[in-house]
Amino acid sequence: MQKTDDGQHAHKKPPVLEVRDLVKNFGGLRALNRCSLKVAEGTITGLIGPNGAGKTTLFNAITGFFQPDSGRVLTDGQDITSLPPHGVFNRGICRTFQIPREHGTMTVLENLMLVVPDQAGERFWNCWFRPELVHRQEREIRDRAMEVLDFVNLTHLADELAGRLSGGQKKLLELARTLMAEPRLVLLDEPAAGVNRTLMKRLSENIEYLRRERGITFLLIEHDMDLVMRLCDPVIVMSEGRRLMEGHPEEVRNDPHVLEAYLGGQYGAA
Ligand SMILES: Nc1ncnc2c1ncn2[C@@H]1O[C@H](COP(=O)(O)OP(=O)(O)OP(=O)(O)O)[C@@H](O)[C@H]1O
Repeated sequence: MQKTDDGQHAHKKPPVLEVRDLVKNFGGLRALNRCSLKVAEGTITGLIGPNGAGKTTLFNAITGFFQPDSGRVLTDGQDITSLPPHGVFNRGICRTFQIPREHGTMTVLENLMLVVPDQAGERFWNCWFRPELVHRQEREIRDRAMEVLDFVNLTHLADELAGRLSGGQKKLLELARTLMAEPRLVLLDEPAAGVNRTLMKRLSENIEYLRRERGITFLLIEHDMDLVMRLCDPVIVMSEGRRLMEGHPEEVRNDPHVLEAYLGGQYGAA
């Protein structure tokens, strides 16, 4: 228990995300091996580790894409382990994928407008009986989508088919899609992969801005160590399905166990 300014005891706020003893097996392979970690509100937490350490599997277990074999996932102290992906999304936890999942035959703007849950237009009786409500909501969603596009500098591509964007632009679109949902926690899977330096700079500035100005918390998997060292604090290192260590970027960089984990996995950390 923490003491408040007036000397009263107050309960410590639970972390925005907590993973307790998660286990996930794929046949004989244990991808998550009693993995436990916490993500504090308002941080940009980095998640690094050699290939196959279980990072993406952890994201899948947190966001309801895989059910873990055991263990728990909590947000603000509440159990969300058995929620399906849309249930986790409705709790304000959004994610992007290593390989962007845009709808290639729809425009950039339409991709964003799709994200908002519970659109009145989706219920067919609203279209028949309350068309003015549907139109108003659609206008509001469109305005919001244009604002988000402006934020990620994709306004000039609003009417372009999403499938025609460059790799870096698709990553920005992924971030934009999460922002449409007004998330509390965003999980980013390798945001820098395949992104050129200029777009990468913009992406990391956007992430920093969203944390500072909107209080959004980020957990991001990344192999680009320059980016992790610049953007993330703390950094959590995963190895063989569990948390190996956690610390400030400098601590992690200089920890011999981390180097060993990477060399053991035959991949360099940089
Ligand atoms: N759907 C699946 N079916 C079978 N095995 C899987 C599946 N998903 C992941 N694995 C295995 O689980 C282990 C952890 O994989 P995961 O993708 O989570 O690692 P990672 O740390 O994200 O790696 P990378 O940095 O290469 O993306 C790997 O051995 C992988 O082959």
